[in-house]
Amino acid sequence: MKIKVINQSKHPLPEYQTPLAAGLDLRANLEEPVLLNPLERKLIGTGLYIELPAGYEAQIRPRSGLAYKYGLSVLNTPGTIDADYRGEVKVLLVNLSNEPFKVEDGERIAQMVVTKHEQIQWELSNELSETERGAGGYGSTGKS
Ligand SMILES: O=c1ccn([C@H]2C[C@H](O)[C@@H](COP(=O)(O)OP(=O)(O)OP(=O)(O)O)O2)c(=O)[nH]1
Ligand SMILES: [Mg+2]
Repeated sequence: MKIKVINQSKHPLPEYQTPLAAGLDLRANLEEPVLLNPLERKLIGTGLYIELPAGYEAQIRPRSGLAYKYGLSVLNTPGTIDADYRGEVKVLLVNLSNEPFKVEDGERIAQMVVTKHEQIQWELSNELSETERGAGGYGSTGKS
């Protein structure tokens, strides 16, 4: 897959940290550290520009360690990178803790999962097929 990098020498390309990992960790590309105060959100650049093949998307997801230890999440998770997007891949970080969090340059702040997807075409219809579930939802099947 094609990737264009700003400051290529600065950070390694996003990597799978283990052989069967689904997510490539994304690093913050910053000129100086960024402070996220409690409940503050900021778009953090990665310095990466990617060209996904047609029929693929990339999802930007939080790292569970940062979420657990620091209350740090990705506000729009899972963020969607469209295959025709040519801008910089950015991460919308949000600090859901009571403490400020400092994002350092090169820190692995989120992960990106690349997946195949379909594009559907609508077929207008007055009737939908019947199912056991029907319109049930929001806990309709109970707890246990
Ligand atoms: O976490 C994200 C989410 C999106 N994007 C980029 C890639 C994506 O293809 C584009 C548009 O994202 P989205 O469709 O989620 O945003 P929108 O608010 O619907 O904007 P647009 O009107 O540009 O589609 O922004 C990112 O870099 N990071
Ligand atoms: Mg959109």
